[in-house]
Amino acid sequence: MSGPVRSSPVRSPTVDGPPADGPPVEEPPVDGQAVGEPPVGVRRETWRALRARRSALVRLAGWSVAESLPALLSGYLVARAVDQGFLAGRFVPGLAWLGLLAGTVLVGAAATGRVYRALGAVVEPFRDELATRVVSGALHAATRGGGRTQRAAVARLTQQVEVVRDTFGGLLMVVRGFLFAAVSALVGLLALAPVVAALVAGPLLVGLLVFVAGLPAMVTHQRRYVRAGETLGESAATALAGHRDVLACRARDRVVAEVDARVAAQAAAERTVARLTALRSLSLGLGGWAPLAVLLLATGWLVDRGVSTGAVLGALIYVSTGLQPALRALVQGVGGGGLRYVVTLERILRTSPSSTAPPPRDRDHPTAPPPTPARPTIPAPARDRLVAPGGPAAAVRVRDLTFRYGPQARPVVADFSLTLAPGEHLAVVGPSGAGKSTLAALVAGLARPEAGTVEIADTPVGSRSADELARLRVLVPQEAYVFTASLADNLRYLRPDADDATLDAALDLLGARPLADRLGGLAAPVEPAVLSAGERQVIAAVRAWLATAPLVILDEATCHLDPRAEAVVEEAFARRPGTLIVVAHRITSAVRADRVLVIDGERPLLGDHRGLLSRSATYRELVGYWDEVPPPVPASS
Ligand SMILES: Nc1ncnc2c1ncn2[C@@H]1O[C@H](COP(=O)(O)OP(=O)(O)OP(=O)(O)O)[C@@H](O)[C@H]1O
Repeated sequence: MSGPVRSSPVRSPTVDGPPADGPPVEEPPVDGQAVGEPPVGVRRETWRALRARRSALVRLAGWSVAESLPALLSGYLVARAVDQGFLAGRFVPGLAWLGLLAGTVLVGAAATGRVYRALGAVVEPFRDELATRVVSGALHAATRGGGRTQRAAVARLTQQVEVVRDTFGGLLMVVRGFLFAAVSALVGLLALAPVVAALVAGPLLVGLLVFVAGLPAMVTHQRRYVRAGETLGESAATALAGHRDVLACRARDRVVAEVDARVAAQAAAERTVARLTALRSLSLGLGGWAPLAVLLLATGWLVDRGVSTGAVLGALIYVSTGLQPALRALVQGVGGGGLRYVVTLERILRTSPSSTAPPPRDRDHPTAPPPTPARPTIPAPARDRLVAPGGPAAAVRVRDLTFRYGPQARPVVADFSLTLAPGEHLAVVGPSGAGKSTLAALVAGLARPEAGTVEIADTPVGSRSADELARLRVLVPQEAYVFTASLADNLRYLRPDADDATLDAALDLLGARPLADRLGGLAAPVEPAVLSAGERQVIAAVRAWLATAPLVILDEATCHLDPRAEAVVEEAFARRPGTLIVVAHRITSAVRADRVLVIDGERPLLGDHRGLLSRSATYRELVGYWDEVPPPVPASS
C-alpha cells in the first residue's frame, strides 16, 4: 500500500518503534520560496560574477565605447551637415560630414563583433559555475537520500541554468547598451545645445523612475508565475507517476480537481504578469516618446533662442535613433528576460548548495559520509510477541539488518530486526520509496546486506545458491515473469512434479480458471506479449502458490488485478501452508494480514490493523487514501 499522489521522501526505515507515534514528518518542499520574498543572494551572486570577471568587463566597456561612436556623433554630424553644408548651399562639405558619420557607423559595426566576444567571456564562466553547482548539489542530495538522483529536478535545474545564461547575457547587453547610448546621446545633445539636453533629460528621467518603481512588483509576480508553473508540473508529474494508485484508491476526481486548481493558479499568475506589461509601456512612452514630442513642440522656441535648425534636427536624431531604441531595449529586456533572470537564479541558489561550501564531514574521519541519525530497533517485547514460547522455530528471522544502495548513500534499511512465526501473514505498507521492495529483496536473499542476517526456516540466506534460495522462498515482484511455453510449463516452473489435477486445483483456487479457458487449457501456448499485465500477474501468482517453499513474498504482485480478483489470490495464499509477506498497495491487504508493518521514515511500527489505526497517525494517513475501509477506530477501542 503506497501513499498515492504523494511523492514520498527517501527515508531509512527500521521496523517498529515505541507505540507512541508522533505526527507524520513533512518533507520540506523542494523549494521553500514564499511568494513575495525578496531575492535571495541574486544581487550578491551577480556582483560576485561580475567582479570575478573585471578584465573581461573592462574589455566589454572598451568595445562598447567604440560601438557607441555613431550614437555619440550622429546628431552632431547631421547638425554640421545641415548647418554648414546643405542649408548654406554647400553640398560637398555637407556630404563630407555625412561621410564621416558613415565611417563611425562602420567602426561601430566592427566593434559590435568584439562586444559579443567580450560578453561571452563574462557569461560563459558564470554559466559553468552554476552548472557545477547544480550537478554537485544533486549528487550530494542523492548520496544523502539513498542513491537516486531526482532526475526530473536535475533536468529542470540544468534547463534553468541555460535560462540564467541567456537572460544574464541579454541583461548585460541591454543595460550596457542603454548606459552607453544614453550617455552618448546626452553628451551629443550638450555639445549641440545644453538647453536641448535639459528638455530631453527631464521626461527620460521620469520614464526611468516609473520603470524602476514598478520593478519590485514585476519581480514578485514573475516569481509567482514561475512557481505556479513548477507547482503545476510537479503536481501533474506526481499524478501521472501515481496513476495506478490513484485509480486503485478511487481518488481520480480529487486528483483531477487538484491539477485543475494548479492550472487555474498558473493562468491567473500569467494574466497578472501580462497586465504589468502596461507599466512598461507607460515608462517607454514617458521616457522615449515624450522627449520627441517636447522637442517638436519646442522647435519654434528653440530656434528663437538661437538654436540652429541643424541642432534641432540633430537632437531629434539623438532621441529617435539613440535614446528611444535603447530605452525600449532596456524596458523590454529588464522587464522580460531580466525578471526571468532574477527569479530563475534565485531558485537555483535556493535549490542547489554553493559549490564552494563543502558537505558536512565527520571531523575525525574526513572521508566518512555524513552521519545518519541513530534509529530504533524492534523493542524486545514486540519481538517476543511474534514467536509463541516453546513453539516451532521462526519462519523468518531478520537481525540488525542494514542496507544502502551505494557506499556514500544513506541506508534504506538500518538496524532492522523482525521475527515472523510459521504461518504468519504480514502486510508491509508505507509511502512510495519507503523501502518496502528493498526489504522484500533483502528477506528473499536477492540483495546482500551491509550488516545483519536473514534466516528463513532457520537457514541463513546469505551466500546461498539460486536453487537453494528457491527451496526456501518465492518472491513475486510487481512485473510478473511469464515465458513463451505452455500454460502448464509456466505453472510448473517452481514445482516440476505437479500433476495436471494439482495445476487445475490451483487455477480454480486463485480465480485463474477463466484465463486458463480463454488461453485454451493447460496445454495451450502462452505468449507473454499478448497477455495483459494483470493476466501475467495471475499466472505468476498460481506458479508461486504451487511452489513448495515455506515462505512467499508478494511484492505488489497483484497490483494490476481488480480488488475482487486480488482478494481471491491473497486469500488463497493466506490459506496456503507457510508464511506470507505481502507488500501491500491496498488497505484490504493490510486488513487481511495478521500483522502490519508500517514503514515510514524514522518511525516504523508493527501491529495489527485495528491497533495501528488507533495509535499510528502515519497508518491512519495511509488508510485515509482509501475509501473502501470503515473509519478509524477510536483511541479507546
Ligand atoms: N537500484 C537502486 N539504486 C539506488 N537506489 C534505489 C534503488 N532501488 C531503490 N532505491 C531507493 O531506495 C529507496 C527505497 O526504494 P524501494 O523501491 O525499496 O521503496 P518502496 O517502498 O518499495 O517504493 P514503491 O512503493 O514506490 O515501490 C528509495 O529511495 C529508492 O529511490
